Amino acid sequence: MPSTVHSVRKVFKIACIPGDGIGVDIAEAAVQVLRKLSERVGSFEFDFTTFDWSSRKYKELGYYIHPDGPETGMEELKKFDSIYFGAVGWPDVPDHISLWSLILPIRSSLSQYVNVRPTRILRGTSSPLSNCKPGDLDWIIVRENSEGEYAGHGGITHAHSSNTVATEVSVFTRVGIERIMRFAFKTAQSRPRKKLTMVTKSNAQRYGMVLWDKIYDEVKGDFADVETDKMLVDAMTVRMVLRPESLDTIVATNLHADILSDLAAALSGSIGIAPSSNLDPTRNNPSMFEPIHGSAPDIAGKGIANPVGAFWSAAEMVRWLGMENAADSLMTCLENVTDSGIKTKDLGGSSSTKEVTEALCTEIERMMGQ
Ligand SMILES: NC(=O)c1ccc[n+]([C@@H]2O[C@H](COP(=O)([O-])OP(=O)(O)OC[C@H]3O[C@@H](n4cnc5c(N)ncnc54)[C@H](O)[C@@H]3O)[C@@H](O)[C@H]2O)c1
Ligand SMILES: O=C(O)C[C@@H](O)C(=O)O
Ligand SMILES: [K+]
Ligand SMILES: [Mn+2]
Repeated sequence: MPSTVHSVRKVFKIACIPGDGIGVDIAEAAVQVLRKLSERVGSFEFDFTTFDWSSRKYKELGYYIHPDGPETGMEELKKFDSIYFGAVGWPDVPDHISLWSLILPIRSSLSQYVNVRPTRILRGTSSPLSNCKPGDLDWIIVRENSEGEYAGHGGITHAHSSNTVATEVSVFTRVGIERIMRFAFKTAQSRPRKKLTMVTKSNAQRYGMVLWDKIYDEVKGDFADVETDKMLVDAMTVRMVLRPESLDTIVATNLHADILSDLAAALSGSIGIAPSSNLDPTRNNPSMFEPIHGSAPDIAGKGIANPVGAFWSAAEMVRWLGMENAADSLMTCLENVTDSGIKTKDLGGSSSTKEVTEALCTEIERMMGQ
């Protein structure tokens, strides 16, 4: 009798946190695409658990992440292979409350100390820079994701007097700087151009940023094959606009990279295309994948949010989980869709979120037919 071979499909447990506004639309779209991808590839599947941690729930319950019970929400997240995140923030909750109650605690509690933010001009899209050709803008911004300006140190006193004092203290540590520098150098080394630009502001900020520069200089010695240069952050914005082709991998602090990555996305066509990976490179904790944009209250509920950054983030999650080929195929299908002109308004098209999502699912079926 011939023996029956049962192929074992690897199951990945994914926590999905859609959040607020267009985060909900694009997370739903990403789940649909990830399901289609796994169905066509056949060797893995995703087991999604959705967490309704949102500003609406906060207004109702007083918290974003479930704070008590036998297991807190944060402990629950640790059981997953990955986290897929939409966006957080809604006008009826102060932005610092929503950020510091949901996304920032996840990044820090799960040691996601790296935030990788690639951007490039996808096929069928164009840069607002008139003489920037597709190959001219292909960057990876490595954002420090655990300390710096986001350390959370500070306070306010005399709040109800005319002498109010507030501090917002940046914290830079040797450990924190060295690990992000090493990650950035390795990223640069893995790319064809082997080129790293380090962004700083050590002319005006004379302690934290000087330590940042010093550790960069030390780490550089271990990566002799990587070409390097150093930019003050203000001049960096000029270089990104006027000489995009001169850049490849970029490392910057939490706040600098937050700002530069929105600019990078806009220069490559739209804030709606750019992905981000919040990584714990030790793999002791799940990493988290989300587009760089926010909840976009101005277009929420209209069905026109660009889901491309969400799909690219999904591809990066698939890559992090070890399925490189599936991630590459997803990106090829995504660019086939943008190339065919099926794009949302922000990219100059007229398609809805749903139409782009359906087109990508159809393209996955066509390209990856079994
Ligand atoms: N990681 C996150 O969850 C995250 C990131 C950024 C902002 N936020 C929060 O989101 C809220 C809104 O912030 P904001 O307005 O500064 O930034 P935003 O990224 O939400 O929106 C900025 C502009 O870009 C447009 N835009 C953003 N994403 C788009 C998409 N996918 N398709 C088409 N257009 C898109 C918006 O319509 C808006 O005009 C705030 O509460 C903020 O704190 C959260
Ligand atoms: O400041 C942040 O990190 C929140 C948001 O702007 C982001 O880029 O994720
Ligand atoms: K987001
Ligand atoms: Mn941002």
